[in-house]
Amino acid sequence: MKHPDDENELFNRLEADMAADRSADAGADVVDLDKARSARTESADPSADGSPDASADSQPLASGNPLTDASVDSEAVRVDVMVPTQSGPGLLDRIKGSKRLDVIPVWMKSGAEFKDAAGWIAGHVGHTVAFHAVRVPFLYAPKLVVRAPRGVVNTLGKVGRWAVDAEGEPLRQAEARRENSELYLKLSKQRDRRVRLRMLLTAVGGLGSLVAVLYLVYGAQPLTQIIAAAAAVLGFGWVGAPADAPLSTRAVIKTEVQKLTSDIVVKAMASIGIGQIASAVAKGQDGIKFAAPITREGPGWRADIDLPLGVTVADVADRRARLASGLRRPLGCVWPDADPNEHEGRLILWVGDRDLSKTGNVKWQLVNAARHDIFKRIPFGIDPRGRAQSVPMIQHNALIGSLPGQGKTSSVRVLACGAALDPSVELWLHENKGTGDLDSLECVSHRFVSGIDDESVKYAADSLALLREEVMRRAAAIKKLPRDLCPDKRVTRQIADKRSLKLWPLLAVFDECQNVFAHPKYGRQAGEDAEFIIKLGRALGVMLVLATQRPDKDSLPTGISGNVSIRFCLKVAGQVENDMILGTSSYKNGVRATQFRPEIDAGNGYLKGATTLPVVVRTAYLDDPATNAIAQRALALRKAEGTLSGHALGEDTEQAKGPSYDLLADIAAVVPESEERVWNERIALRLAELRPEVYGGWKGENVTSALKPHSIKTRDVAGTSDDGARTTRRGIVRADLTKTIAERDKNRGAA
Ligand SMILES: Nc1ncnc2c1ncn2[C@@H]1O[C@H](COP(=O)(O)OP(=O)(O)OP(=O)(O)O)[C@@H](O)[C@H]1O
Repeated sequence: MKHPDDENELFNRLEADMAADRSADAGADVVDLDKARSARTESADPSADGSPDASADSQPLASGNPLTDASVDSEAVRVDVMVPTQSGPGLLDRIKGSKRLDVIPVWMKSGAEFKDAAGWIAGHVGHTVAFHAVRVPFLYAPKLVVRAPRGVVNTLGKVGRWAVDAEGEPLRQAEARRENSELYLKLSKQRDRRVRLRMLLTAVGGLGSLVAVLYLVYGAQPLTQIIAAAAAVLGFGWVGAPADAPLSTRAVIKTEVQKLTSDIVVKAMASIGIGQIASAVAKGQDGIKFAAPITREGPGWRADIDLPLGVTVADVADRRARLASGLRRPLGCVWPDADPNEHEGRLILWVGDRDLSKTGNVKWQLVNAARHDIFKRIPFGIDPRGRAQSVPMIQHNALIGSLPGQGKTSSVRVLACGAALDPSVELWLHENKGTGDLDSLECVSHRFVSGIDDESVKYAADSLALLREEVMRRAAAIKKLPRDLCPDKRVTRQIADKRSLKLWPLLAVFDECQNVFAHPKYGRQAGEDAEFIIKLGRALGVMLVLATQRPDKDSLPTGISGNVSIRFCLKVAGQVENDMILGTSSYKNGVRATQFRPEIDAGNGYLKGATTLPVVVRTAYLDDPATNAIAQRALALRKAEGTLSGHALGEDTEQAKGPSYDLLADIAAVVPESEERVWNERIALRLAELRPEVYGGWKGENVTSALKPHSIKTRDVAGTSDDGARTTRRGIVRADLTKTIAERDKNRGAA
């Protein structure tokens, strides 16, 4: 195993420091031309990296350098000062910058992990006990009975040999053969003494045993007889067992996994087709450096590796299948990962004992929880290293995508159940596949639909229109809140709990949302509404969860895919779908959900936005009975707190009034053509007059943010205030408004 040698490094540094001092005294070194040329030739080695040093060859020579005159043959030579003038951070800085490892292992600090480990051990012991208990009457007892007579014979034989000192016989025979009469006589005398004593003891013991047996047979209580017989069968059966046939079989067979060693890793890394590593290994070097010893982490091995200069973790992630082959492990065991606290070339290679897809169903942490707080993260699943992964939901929108049957609905269920366990959350569930995957949660939903027909799609589109109105209502409501109650102008737990404000969290799920957004009649408006909600609803407690099996431009408007903050991508077919769900350039950066295997990897996907770096997660799995149980608990919570509403109460929830108001048209109506430029605060006042139920309480800022999704820019507009003063305030140009309306109408016409 290779480790960085700190002491050597320190020594080298000191030497470099001293050399630098010397060179400073003596002035700049004169560089030997031959050496410089040979260094240049060496750097032409194709295996050499393209580091800045190498490219320095082509740099112009520094004037005033003694080399300038010597290099008349115009060959470029190195101009670097040959000794470092600065030796990098000192010892103290390096100590300060070093990473401290945990004093107490994480599993001991985390209650959940500790409970998990303890539960696993208890399960293991329980299984072993049950396994053997079942076999005692049917297998172990009969075996002991059969082996007991042989055990009696073995025992008598051993006693007999002991009594006649059989173990000394070979020695005596050897001395007799060597005709060493003196030693032979000594040994014979010793044997006679021993045999006399042992015979006596054997006779006494035999007699005692006979008396005991006679007593047990004729005089003892039946219980004593049974115990004695059982003990005798157990004892003699045990002694009578052949050496190659143990009494019991193993309850658990350990899957022996080869230990991950540095040699295995070096060989595997050399085989994945990265030139720098392969050529270094061919020269007898390692190519990679180990930043820490290879250790056990969770159910696998972890190697912290520094890749060669210029090689990134994405380069390795691209070649994951080759790496798995090089390590001789299944693909689902090999997980190259970046270290967010280190440089781009630091690779954390985690090699699991078991394929992630063979982990079985991951238990959801909240499966038995009494309730949950939506302002905390919702447990989502585990990563390949077995660490729990969760998703923040409040102030976020989530987009989930994959090929059919890869686990979208299952992951949607986990998020919906997490929200359902908070009784303050209003749930709007739309499942536009029509298979009833979310039916269990209907009893707690404010709005609910399951279906693929036009009516169901319209219902979902109506929901988006209603949500858009709700976002606008909330924006005005939150604006009116006093600053001390709402300093950040966003919904907090405290605000959500004030029911009179009607600002409780609202989670709307649209499963198979492609059926809504790609609908010829309702799709376009639904897309615009969703985009509006995603952009403005976050801070106002309105969250969308969208799941699609068709992540393309028509079924998933770019305004949506570009603005969601949490992304979960299970198996997809290609780069385009990958980047639609995970964001532009994800594929290029090595975040590739194309690597998952169809069906085998159902439930495994890349989660982005919930952690610093994208992470592979196997989602927790909730089957129907588990989802039902959670829904019933959520229902009881809502009943107790009086938060059940809408569909769950059997009430006909309002249908969207359709475009009963149209913001752009309303603004056009209140800003006359003669008014080329107008302040937003004036628009707000006029809108409030026009439709107080929608725009009541609006200020200039509400107009600004409501116009943002329509790409109408707010700018400084000069004007005269009500008291006659000339001043500049935020406003719009009417021409921008009319242009946007014209474009929109044209697009609608085209649809
Ligand atoms: N987290 C998981 N753990 C284990 N198995 C899972 C997991 N998620 C999904 N599966 C398996 O994949 C199957 C399909 O899951 P699901 O219905 O969620 O897929 P989907 O992507 O929503 O499919 P469709 O696009 O057809 O609606 C499930 O029945 C289950 O067997």
